Amino acid sequence: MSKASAPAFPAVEVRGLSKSYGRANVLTDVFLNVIPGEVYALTGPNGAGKTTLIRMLTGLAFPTRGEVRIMGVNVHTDGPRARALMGAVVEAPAKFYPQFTGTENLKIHASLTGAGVGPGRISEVLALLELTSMGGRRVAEYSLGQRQRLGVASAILAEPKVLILDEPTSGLDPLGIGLIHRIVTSLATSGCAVILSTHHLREIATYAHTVGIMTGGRLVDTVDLRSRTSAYRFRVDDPVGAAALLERQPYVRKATPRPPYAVAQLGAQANVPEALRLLANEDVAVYEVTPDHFDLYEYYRERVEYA
Ligand SMILES: Nc1ncnc2c1ncn2[C@@H]1O[C@H](COP(=O)(O)OP(=O)(O)OP(=O)(O)O)[C@@H](O)[C@H]1O
Repeated sequence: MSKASAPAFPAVEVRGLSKSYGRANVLTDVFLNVIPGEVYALTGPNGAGKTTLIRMLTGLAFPTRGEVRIMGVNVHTDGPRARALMGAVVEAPAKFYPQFTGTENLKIHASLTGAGVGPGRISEVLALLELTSMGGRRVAEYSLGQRQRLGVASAILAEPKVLILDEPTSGLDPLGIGLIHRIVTSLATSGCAVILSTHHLREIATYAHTVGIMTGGRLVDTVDLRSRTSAYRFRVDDPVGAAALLERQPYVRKATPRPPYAVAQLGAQANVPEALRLLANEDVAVYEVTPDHFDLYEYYRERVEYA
């Protein structure tokens, strides 16, 4: 997020969430916010607590301490109202009645949730998930990936304000993964807050806005990917001096020397010529300027290894 962006009302608010099973603490003091239109990815090694956290977010499990609010509604004290605002797939693939067709299952889901689902909506979500030709077939005949996609169809059926997905792309082929990316991105663009768990870091880096890294039941880091994408490295004769100069500019969020480069997080690509003019005016020789691609996988590896 930029320095100038206005604070938005959080769609998902997690405050001091902890969970113990007997003497084992599986979640410890987790705080996080997800705003409307944001895609928040939770990641971390096996057993880090992602599914436990997601189960708490959806009200499927109760915390030992702390609270979760969806659009301001407490999930654990006002469950039905909170659940009416969210769509979720937890423990994918979602459970369906195998003897009924995909369309029938979605009708059952719509009637159970009590949310208003218009007559054309079921065909619409089946088409979105590329399941139109499967809609009339019994779910027992669906492949794992098709059931996975039907799960996402049921989660978005009632046009939720918050979408919660536990490993939505596991078991999907590359085209299925691309499809889920497009759907998540388009929902977020229309204002839905999305929180999902994943192990696919390079894939998530292309469309998540924020990544929360969990280890040992704690949220150990939150990475704002939007600020990372506007970093540029300038190969210069004086990286320390250039970084100090850049750091003082209003359009530079942060600048650090990384010899032979000065690396600067700029507000936008449009600021590159301005930065070049500044360095030229101050007699800094610039040999090249390139985007400084953030490697989420490398960052994660270091963060988890040294957590
Ligand atoms: N019902 C339970 N009783 C006791 N311990 C549990 C229970 N459910 C989960 N745990 C423990 O909580 C920890 C976190 O599990 P969780 O499934 O949330 O991890 P995860 O990050 O989703 O892992 P993965 O990446 O393997 O899906 C694990 O050590 C697990 O053994």
